[in-house]
Amino acid sequence: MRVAVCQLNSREDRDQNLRVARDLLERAAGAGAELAVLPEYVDYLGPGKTAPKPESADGEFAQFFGRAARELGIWVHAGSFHESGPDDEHTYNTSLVFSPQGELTATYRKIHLYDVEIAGRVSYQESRSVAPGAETVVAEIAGVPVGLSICYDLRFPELYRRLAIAGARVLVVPAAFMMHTGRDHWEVLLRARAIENQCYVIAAGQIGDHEPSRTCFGRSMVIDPWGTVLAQAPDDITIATADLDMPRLDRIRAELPSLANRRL
Ligand SMILES: NC(=O)CCC(=O)C(=O)O
Repeated sequence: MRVAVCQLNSREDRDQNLRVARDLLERAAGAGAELAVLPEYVDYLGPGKTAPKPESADGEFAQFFGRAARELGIWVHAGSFHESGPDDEHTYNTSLVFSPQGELTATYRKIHLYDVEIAGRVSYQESRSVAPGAETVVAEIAGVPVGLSICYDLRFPELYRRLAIAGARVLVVPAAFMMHTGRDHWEVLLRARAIENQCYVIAAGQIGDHEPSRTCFGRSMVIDPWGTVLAQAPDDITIATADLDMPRLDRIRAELPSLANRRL
């Protein structure tokens, strides 16, 4: 199964963000990818005060990516978008997955919200405007069980262990990881999740400056269950592809059965 990570620099112009996403999906399909994964907040990454009105999970955003999946004949994981939330003050940060027929086959709402204060570096309170999701999701993509997560979720290994126990063989991480934390933590955390859960990891990130206080790390990557980085995007708006080898995953799980040997 060939997969592509699509690395974007979403900003305030929603239509332009979607145009670039569509262009990258076309490149992914042209490169033979069966599944293309976009980053967190494909629709908008700009100041809160100019954010577009959130929409429902069957609104324009969903229709746009359902149509792209159908026209290109590939599975599309549409990163995440601002979904209407439980009240007027809060949205959900939501991922949608579309089949090559354009059907919405899975929905996941980010569980762990990015509330951090790193003096002089990062000040972010996601829970002020976003409500947390409550459900873990393993989606069937091209016959493969795929565990869904979003960005800051990456720091919570218990989520991924739960996904692996539920049968996930691939873990997907659309992200807008900060430059300040990304340069030290992004690859280490992704490789750890791959190794400890003996899963492929597909991680698509936002890259570059989005607003005065936010620069994203990029370095979208695909990692195998041994922890080897199979593909990494350069610091640009682009794609990277890799082939997932499921018999190799079975061999790793059989030879080093740490998932089967767990006692807790
Ligand atoms: N959008 C996010 O969840 C950011 C997470 C991040 O940068 C981190 O260090 O964790």
